[in-house]
Amino acid sequence: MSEVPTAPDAAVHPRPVVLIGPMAAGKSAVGQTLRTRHGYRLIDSDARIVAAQGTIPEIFAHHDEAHFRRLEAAAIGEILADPDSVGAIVSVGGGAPMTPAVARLLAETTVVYLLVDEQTVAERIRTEGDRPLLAGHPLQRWRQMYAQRHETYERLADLVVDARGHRDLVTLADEIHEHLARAAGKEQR
Ligand SMILES: Nc1ncnc2c1ncn2[C@@H]1O[C@H](COP(=O)(O)OP(=O)(O)O)[C@@H](O)[C@H]1O
Ligand SMILES: O=C(O)C1=C[C@@H](OP(=O)(O)O)[C@@H](O)[C@H](O)C1
Ligand SMILES: [Mg+2]
Repeated sequence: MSEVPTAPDAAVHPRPVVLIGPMAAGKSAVGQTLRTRHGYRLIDSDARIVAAQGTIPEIFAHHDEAHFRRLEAAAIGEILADPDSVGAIVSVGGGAPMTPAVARLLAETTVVYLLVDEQTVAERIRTEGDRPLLAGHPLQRWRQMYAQRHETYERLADLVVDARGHRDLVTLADEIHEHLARAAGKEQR
């Protein structure tokens, strides 16, 4: 049986912890590492949308971006309102914080920003993969979106984790876990 253990090591953080940052920063991958290594419950808003609506390329092929943003905002709203999300790690898509309703929700919870630069993501986004907004010229599109978004990421962040230069997933997950454990300890005092 390959059940995920009930996380003796997970910091019981009093609120959901949302991972934000640009496409290919590692939000989903770091979230998985926090789950497997430290036992956090992980909720990925894109995975939830895909389970209900089909793949992200399919959604963008049949609808416009505004439609995707409504689905995304609804999914994140549901996740953050669920009492079971307390202490969970929530990874969201790179564009989610740009929706004002989502930004308002993020201002009320704990937000971890994975900071990367284009050198770090270049190889990861050599092709658009399942990210339709990178179609055509992935690195150029990524750069444009980063320029439009990074101030919002910075404004919402409670913790900025430097994920530049290929720092490994375990190191990043451990850094986040240690921060959350410390913050949870302070809340209990
Ligand atoms: N620090 C890292 N070290 C090695 N590979 C990484 C790292 N961060 C992300 N990746 C890889 O890069 C790709 C994009 O990461 P992903 O977690 O999907 O990014 P995001 O969810 O932020 O868009 C995945 O294949 C992932 O495994
Ligand atoms: O930045 C964006 O606008 C998007 C990021 C993607 O998620 P990741 O950041 O996990 O790649 C996904 O939500 C969609 O393709 C749009
Ligand atoms: Mg992701």
